[in-house]
Amino acid sequence: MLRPLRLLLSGLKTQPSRCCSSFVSRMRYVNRLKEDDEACAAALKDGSIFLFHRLSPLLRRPDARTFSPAAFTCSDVQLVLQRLGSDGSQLKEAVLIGCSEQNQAQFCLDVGELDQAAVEEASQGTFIDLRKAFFLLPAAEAPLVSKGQALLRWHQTSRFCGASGQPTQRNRAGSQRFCSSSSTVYYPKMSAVAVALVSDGSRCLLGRQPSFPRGLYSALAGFCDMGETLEEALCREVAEEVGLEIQSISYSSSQHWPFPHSSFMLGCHALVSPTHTQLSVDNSELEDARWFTMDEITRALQVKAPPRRGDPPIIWLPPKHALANRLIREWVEQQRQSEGGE
Ligand SMILES: NC(=O)C1=CN([C@@H]2O[C@H](COP(=O)(O)OP(=O)(O)OC[C@H]3O[C@@H](n4cnc5c(N)ncnc54)[C@H](O)[C@@H]3O)[C@@H](O)[C@H]2O)C=CC1
Repeated sequence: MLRPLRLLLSGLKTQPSRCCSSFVSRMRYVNRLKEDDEACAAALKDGSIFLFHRLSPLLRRPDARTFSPAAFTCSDVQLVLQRLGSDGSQLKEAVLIGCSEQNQAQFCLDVGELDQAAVEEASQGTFIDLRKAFFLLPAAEAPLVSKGQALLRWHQTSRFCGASGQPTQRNRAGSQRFCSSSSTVYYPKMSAVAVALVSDGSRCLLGRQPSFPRGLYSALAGFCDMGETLEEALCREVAEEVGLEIQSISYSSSQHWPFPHSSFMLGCHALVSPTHTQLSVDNSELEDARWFTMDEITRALQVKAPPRRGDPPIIWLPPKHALANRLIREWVEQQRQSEGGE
């Protein structure tokens, strides 16, 4: 059964009583910028811009251990572009990604047509592939670059109308594209993915695909089919992949996942009967799936980095930024609480 919405909202970090008005005004401001091209163009002049080069975000290292996405003012970016021989007109290609707590509109811009090393030198940062950058960034900043990259990618791959074949035009914020020939409005798309940490009450089930790095096990996941509910997708995926029937589902949380393209991950805990735990793994989907005890999971959570070549084989789990990691930690917490309550 899904948890009631009241409980979901109480899990959010914002505290409505204290910062409701500034949160509401920021959300309404961003919404207005999506609707109003002139207001958006004005906001860009005072906003902050995160640079990408062929979809890789520019990061800086404030100190030896920290990475951060570099935020530039509009005039900073103009200077960099001019220094590299560009007339600055590509600033119009910036896409709106949000608004900071300081009420500053935030944009992303891909400068992929400029020389990468020259931009890096002029901006004192490094473009890092998102697959690496996402995990180098603090948890609060990773979603910013993943959202930016997803939007930039969508624009780069949605230049033509599927109905008329004619070029589409974007609004200033980049929140939609329009085909004047077929009058079709296109919005950025995400694929819904259901991810479940399956438990039989005392153990949890993890699987691995052949493409995973050696020793990595994760929660079971699958794309939702058209017309399916989250619950139907979870029951189908678990039946298909490991041959089990889910008895109950409780919602945990969600996440935007940029790999390989934009997915909207919906994370749940799923329970199967402790008397029906025999696995029948579909090897066309999974290389392996197995039940893990609390001790095994606790040990795997302590592994801080993937094993290097030549290291003895060990089980390790998805990194902290992944929803699967959160589900595993929640399960450990639930187990501890129920052990403590016995
Ligand atoms: N953030 C997290 O904690 C986790 C994220 N994931 C992500 O969830 C996604 C789905 O996981 P898996 O099913 O294990 O991955 P998968 O990438 O192996 O996909 C399985 C199959 O789904 C089909 N497919 C691919 N893209 C699709 C789309 N956009 N819509 C519908 N069907 C599609 C293909 O036939 C593919 O072979 C992957 O992108 C994976 O990276 C998976 C587990 C945990």
